[in-house]
Amino acid sequence: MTDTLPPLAAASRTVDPATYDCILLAGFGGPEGQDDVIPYLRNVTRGRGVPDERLEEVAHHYRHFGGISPINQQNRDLKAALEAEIEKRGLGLPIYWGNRFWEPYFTDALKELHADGHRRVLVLVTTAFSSYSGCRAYREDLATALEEAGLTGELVLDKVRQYFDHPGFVEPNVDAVRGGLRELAERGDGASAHVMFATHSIPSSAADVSGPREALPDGTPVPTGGGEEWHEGGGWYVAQQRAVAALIMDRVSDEFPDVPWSLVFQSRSGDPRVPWLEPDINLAIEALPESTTGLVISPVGFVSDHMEVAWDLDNEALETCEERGLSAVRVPTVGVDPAFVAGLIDLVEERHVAGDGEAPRDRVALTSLGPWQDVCPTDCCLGRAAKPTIASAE
Ligand SMILES: CC1=C(CCC(=O)O)c2cc3nc(cc4[nH]c(cc5[nH]c(cc1n2)c(C)c5CCC(=O)O)c(CCC(=O)O)c4C)C(CCC(=O)O)=C3C
Ligand SMILES: [Fe+2]
Repeated sequence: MTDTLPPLAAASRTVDPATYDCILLAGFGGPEGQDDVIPYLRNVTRGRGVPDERLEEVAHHYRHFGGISPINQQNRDLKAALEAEIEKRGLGLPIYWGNRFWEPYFTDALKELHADGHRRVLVLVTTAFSSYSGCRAYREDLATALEEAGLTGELVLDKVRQYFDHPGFVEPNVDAVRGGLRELAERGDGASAHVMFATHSIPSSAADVSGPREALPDGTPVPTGGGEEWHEGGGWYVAQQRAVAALIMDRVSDEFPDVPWSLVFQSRSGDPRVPWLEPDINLAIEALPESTTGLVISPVGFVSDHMEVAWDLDNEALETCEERGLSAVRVPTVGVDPAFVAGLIDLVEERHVAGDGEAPRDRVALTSLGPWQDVCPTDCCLGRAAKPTIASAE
């Protein structure tokens, strides 16, 4: 016996369940009117040197919809659905909502829940996969908000694990892809269908350092690129999405066997000379074989049909399909699907010890990569100078 845990075990450790007194739903945030658009985009790109022409281009996407991103209303709806599920289970945990980049900001939410007398907070983040943007950035921004609210040391902030392969996330995506393939068949365009799983492109360097630097508990090595069958580079970020996509295709194969699929990327920004994950969805659509009769697009990288879906997929990608005369269906994200809502509360119940002394729920996962770590190692998704975070191993 050694007195220190090997890094492998520390990285993958399941923390002891504990009692929490409220939940914080942590969202991205979006503008809710024309006057919000530029201040919002400045918030999102703060300190990143995103060129003005890119801001203008993105502003135009929002302007087209009256300056309103659907994301805040989607998170209000998700919060209401989670409240109903908590009520149904008699869990008695109130839910607060805060965003990284728009009102209500994390700082507002932390002040509010503290003023209401809460001290132990379990955070639910609106992203399923591991990356700087999808996990660590939320943890850093919550640590900063804690400081800004003057509540450091007053509040415990723990976070539910990334849930890409939890049944609550996978099942609605299976139903959606199945629905899309059925729709193509009904149109008579299903003879030679293809499924594209779309996710946010990120810089390749960020993808390479996504997730922990150590192998998984079962020995699965860190995916660094180079040859293994189950990934093609891109770190855990790509590996998780490929694993989920393969699982979804396996699940629909009873009705739709041998449908080819690919993982594609959208919404890249930044300096064009810096490599980001490829292929871009539009180029991938153009490169589909002539024989393809129909395309299903599943925005598996997102949890709601927000602006990146409404613009980059429904506007741009579907237009690319139209240009080449390809029949296409963009299927929904998990949104407020009852299975997703229930799944998020299952994740809470993995961590939360209720007053009735009932044992915490088992940790479940549908791919060999999961169940993902409850607590991130200190260098998880770290590709730049370290900032304080919540929910990481000390
Ligand atoms: C991985 C990932 C997710 C998924 C995980 C998650 O959901 O968190 C995500 C979600 C979202 N991204 C969103 C919006 C934006 N993302 C931007 C910029 C960027 N995203 C990045 C990555 C991700 N982004 C990256 C590497 C950048 C480059 C610059 C930077 O490192 O900052 C920019 C700036 C302009 C531009 O460069 O395009 C905007 C406006 C919205 C809101 C949509 C709405 O309003 O409905 C959502 C949900
Ligand atoms: Fe983004």
